[in-house]
Amino acid sequence: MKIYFATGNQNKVDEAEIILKEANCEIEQIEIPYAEVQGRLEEVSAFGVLEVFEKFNRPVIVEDSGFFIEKLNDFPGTYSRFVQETIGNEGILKLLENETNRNAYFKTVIGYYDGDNIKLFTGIVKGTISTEIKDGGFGFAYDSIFIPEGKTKTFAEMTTEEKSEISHRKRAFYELKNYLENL
Ligand SMILES: O=c1nc[nH]c2c1ncn2[C@H]1C[C@H](O)[C@@H](COP(=O)(O)OP(=O)(O)OP(=O)(O)O)O1
Ligand SMILES: [Mg+2]
Repeated sequence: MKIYFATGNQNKVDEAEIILKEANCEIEQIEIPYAEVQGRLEEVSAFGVLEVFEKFNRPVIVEDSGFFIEKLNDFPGTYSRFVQETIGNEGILKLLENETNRNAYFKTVIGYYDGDNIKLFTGIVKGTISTEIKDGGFGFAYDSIFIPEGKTKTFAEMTTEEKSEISHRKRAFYELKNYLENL
């Protein structure tokens, strides 16, 4: 089975390929841009996949993800990319300096559309924010400050395979795979 994935983020494609490898799903990245509406991840993915399908006319997925910090009322959420590009991980650690509540989670929402109905597949992984940047050379963006629950390493200290065993993206893509297998 081939899945066309409209994204500008190669890291997402790399992880999706690992996640779906044993399900003999082939991922093909397509670079069709779409507007990311101001709203929840679900809305970004639902509107985005519609826009991409209009241009591509074949079953396609988009994926919107975000990083949510409990102490900051779920900031940065859908603005995660802008916040990563502006204040970055240093800025996040500064906002949480001497803070004991370090709970956070990643959320991924995949939007799938084949011309019939839009389907959304969600994955969440909870964890905490480290007190310092811990980068083992893996991962991307917020990975070097996020420690998934039950682990001691940040996502950036785990190989992509290790991260893809438990990540938000893994959980969302598995839901997608199960749906596509029963189409
Ligand atoms: O596993 C992850 N580990 C760490 N950080 C992550 C992850 N997944 C998304 N992120 C960050 C990247 C971006 O700063 C924002 C999501 O923005 P998001 O719009 O979903 O991704 P993007 O703009 O990079 O690619 P796309 O072309 O698919 O929209 O949160
Ligand atoms: Mg984006």
